Amino acid sequence: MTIAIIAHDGKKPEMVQFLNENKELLHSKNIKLVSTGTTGEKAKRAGFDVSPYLSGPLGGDAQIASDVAENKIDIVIFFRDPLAKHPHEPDIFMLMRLCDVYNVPLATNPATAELLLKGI
Ligand SMILES: O=C(CO)COP(=O)(O)O
Repeated sequence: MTIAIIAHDGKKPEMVQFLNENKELLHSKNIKLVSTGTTGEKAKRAGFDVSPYLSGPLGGDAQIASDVAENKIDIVIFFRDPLAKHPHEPDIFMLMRLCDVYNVPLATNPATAELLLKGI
């Protein structure tokens, strides 16, 4: 199972906390993590094995969206910062749209992500 993890800057601490709280599960069950660039670096520093794509504003969201369209991702965990502006907003919407097009579970906050992981 492949899980994409993405967090905007204001949500990166929450992402690291979420990963740590679910460490046991995320290190087991054949789970592969992919991420946008900076999120991936933070996750790596926290001890997770992650394959990072480009940073979000430089095309990382678009790369993950492409993987979603190609059926390479099973779950997207995307902690968006609703209080910040993002220059790559079209890419963010594209990623969320493609999750809906391809019926890929998408969690945009820790509470939903927690429920999703419980369903694995
Ligand atoms: O911008 C992002 C998602 O839209 C996240 O990108 P980074 O993980 O590279 O910061």
